[in-house]
Amino acid sequence: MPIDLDHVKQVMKEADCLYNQQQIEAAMDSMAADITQTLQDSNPIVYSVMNGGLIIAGQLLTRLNFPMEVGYLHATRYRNKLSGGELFWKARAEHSLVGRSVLIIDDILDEGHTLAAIVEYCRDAGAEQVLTCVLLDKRHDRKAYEGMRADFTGLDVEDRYLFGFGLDYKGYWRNAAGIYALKDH
Ligand SMILES: O=P(O)(O)OC[C@H]1O[C@H](OP(=O)(O)OP(=O)(O)O)[C@H](O)[C@@H]1O
Ligand code: HPA
Repeated sequence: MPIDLDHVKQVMKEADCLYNQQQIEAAMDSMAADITQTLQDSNPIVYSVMNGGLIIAGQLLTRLNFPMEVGYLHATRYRNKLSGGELFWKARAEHSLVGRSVLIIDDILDEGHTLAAIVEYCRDAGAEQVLTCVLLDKRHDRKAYEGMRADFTGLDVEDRYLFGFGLDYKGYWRNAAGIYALKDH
C-alpha cells in the first residue's frame, strides 16, 4: 500500500528535533579529526553502509584529507519497519580486503547487529584492521554485546525512534538536515 504523504508530513511536524545541522556538523568535524589522526597513513578502504550511511559518509569524507579508496556495502535489517529483524545483505565488498585497513561508516549504532555482522564479514575477508564510525549511538542496554561502541561516535542519542540525516521513517525523511525523534516513540 502506498504511504500517505500527508501522514509523512505530519510526522515531521510533530517530531522533536534532538540535534540540528550545526550540532551535527560540529560532531562530524570532531570525528574527522580523530579519524585523520588514526588512519591518515594506513591507505584505508572506507565503506558507507547503504542506505542510512549515505549522508554521513558523504559529508564526513570531504573532511578527510588523506589517500583512501571509497565504496559501499548494503546490508539492511529494518527494511522500512520500526524494529529490526534478520540482516539481509544486498551488496558486499568489491575490493579485496586482504591485509587492508577498513573503515565502516554508518548513521547509527542501535542494537549493533548490523555493524557487528559487517565487522565480522570484513575480518573474515582478510582485513588487517576494521574500524567503525557512526554519527549516532542510541543509549540502551540491548546492544549485540555488552559495552559495544563504535571506534568513532559523533553523538549519543536517547532511546527513541529517530529519523533524519540518513535515518528513515518508513523510507522517508532520510534527507532531513537534523536528527528527529518520532512523537511518543
Ligand atoms: O544497530 P542496528 O540495530 O543493527 O541498526 C542499525 C542499522 O539500521 C539501519 O539500517 P536499516 O536496516 O534500517 O537499513 P537502511 O540503512 O536502508 O535504513 C541503520 O542505517 C543501520 O545500518
Ligand atoms: O531509530 C532508528 N530510526 C531509523 N532507522 C533505524 N535503524 C536502527 N535504528 C533506527
